[in-house]
Amino acid sequence: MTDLGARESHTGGMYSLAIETHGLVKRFGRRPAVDGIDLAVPRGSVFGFLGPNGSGKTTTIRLLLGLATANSGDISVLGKEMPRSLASVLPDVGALVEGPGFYPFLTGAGNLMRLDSADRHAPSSTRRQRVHDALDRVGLGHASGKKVRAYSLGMKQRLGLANAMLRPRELLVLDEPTNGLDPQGTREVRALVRSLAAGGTTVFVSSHLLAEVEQMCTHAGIMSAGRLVAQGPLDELRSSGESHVLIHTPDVGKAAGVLSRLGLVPGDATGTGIPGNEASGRDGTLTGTGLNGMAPEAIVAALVTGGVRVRGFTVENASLEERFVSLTGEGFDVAG
Ligand SMILES: Nc1ncnc2c1ncn2[C@@H]1O[C@H](COP(=O)(O)OP(=O)(O)OP(=O)(O)O)[C@@H](O)[C@H]1O
Repeated sequence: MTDLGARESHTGGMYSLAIETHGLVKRFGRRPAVDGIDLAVPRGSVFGFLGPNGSGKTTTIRLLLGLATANSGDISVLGKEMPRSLASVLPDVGALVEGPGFYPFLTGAGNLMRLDSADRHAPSSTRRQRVHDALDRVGLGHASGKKVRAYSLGMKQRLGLANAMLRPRELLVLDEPTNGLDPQGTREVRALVRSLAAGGTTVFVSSHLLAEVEQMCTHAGIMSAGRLVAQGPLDELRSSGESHVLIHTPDVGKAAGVLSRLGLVPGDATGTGIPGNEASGRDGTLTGTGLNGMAPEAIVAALVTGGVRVRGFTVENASLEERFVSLTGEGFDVAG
C-alpha cells in the first residue's frame, strides 16, 4: 500500500489514511452484507471500490458515513473514530449516496441553496457564488433555474455531485456517481473526479464498472460477497496477477514442447503455423502460462536452443479484468 504521507487534518491530528476500517461487519438478519473488511484508503488517492451488484459496496459506504450502524469492527475517517466523531468529521466529507432527495418543485439552484443553508458550517455570505460554481463544475449551469422535476436522472445525479462539492472537502464519497448518465455525462463526471483529486481531495468512489475504475482511479479495493478480496494501487493489483508469454513462430509445435519441458503450460496455437503444418513457414502464435518467476530471456534461450525460430516474444501481465474475475469468480461488466 502506498503511503501518500501524513499531514494535519482540518479536524486535528495526523493521518495518512483517509479511511481505515478493521474487521467491519454488518449483518441483515443472519446474513453478513459486509463481512469483516479491513479497508485502507490512502489520503490523496482516487480509490475505486469495485464489485459486482450486491457485493456490499453501498452498505459499506453507509457505515462509513454513519448512515448505518456496524455490528462490529472499527472505522476511522480523516483520522477520527467513527461514528463517535461524526459531527466533527462530516463537514470535511462530501457524499453522494443513493441519489439525494431533492424538492421537485424547486429549481436546481434553489435546492442547493436550501441544502447549503441547512449546513451550519457553510458561510452564508458566499452561498450564492458557491452554488453557482458547483452547478457550473458539473455542467448544470444552463439548467440552474429549471425545476428539478424537469431534470433527467443524469441531471439529478449531477445535482447530487454539485451538492457534495458545495464546499471544499478533504474527502468525497461517491456511490456509483455515473449511474444514469449518458456517455458524455459519464466522461464529464470522470474528468471531474480526476480534477478534484488533482486539487488534493481524496475520492472514494464505488463502481461495478472495471473500465471506469481503470480510467479514474489510482487505487482499488475489490469486493466479493461482502469480503474485501484485494486492495492496493492499480499497478500492484495488476502485477500480482499471473503473467503469460506470447510467442510468434512458424514452429509452434516445437515451441509447445520446449514450454512443457520448462514447466510452463502451453495454450492453444493460433495462426497458420499450426503443428504439423510447420513447413508452411508462416507464423503462428502460442501462449504459455505458469511462468513461476522464470526470466523471459531464459525462455527465449531455451526456445532458440530447441530449434524454434522465434520471430516475436512478449510477456503480458494479467489484465485487471483477469485479476478481478479470478478473485471474485464473476464476470465483470467492463463496459463504460
Ligand atoms: N436494508 C437491508 N436489508 C436487508 N438486506 C440488505 C439491506 N441493504 C442491503 N442488503 C443486502 O446486502 C447485500 C449487499 O448489498 P449492497 O447494496 O451493499 O451491495 P452493493 O455492492 O452496493 O450492490 P448494488 O450496486 O446493487 O447496490 C445484498 O445482498 C443486499 O440485498
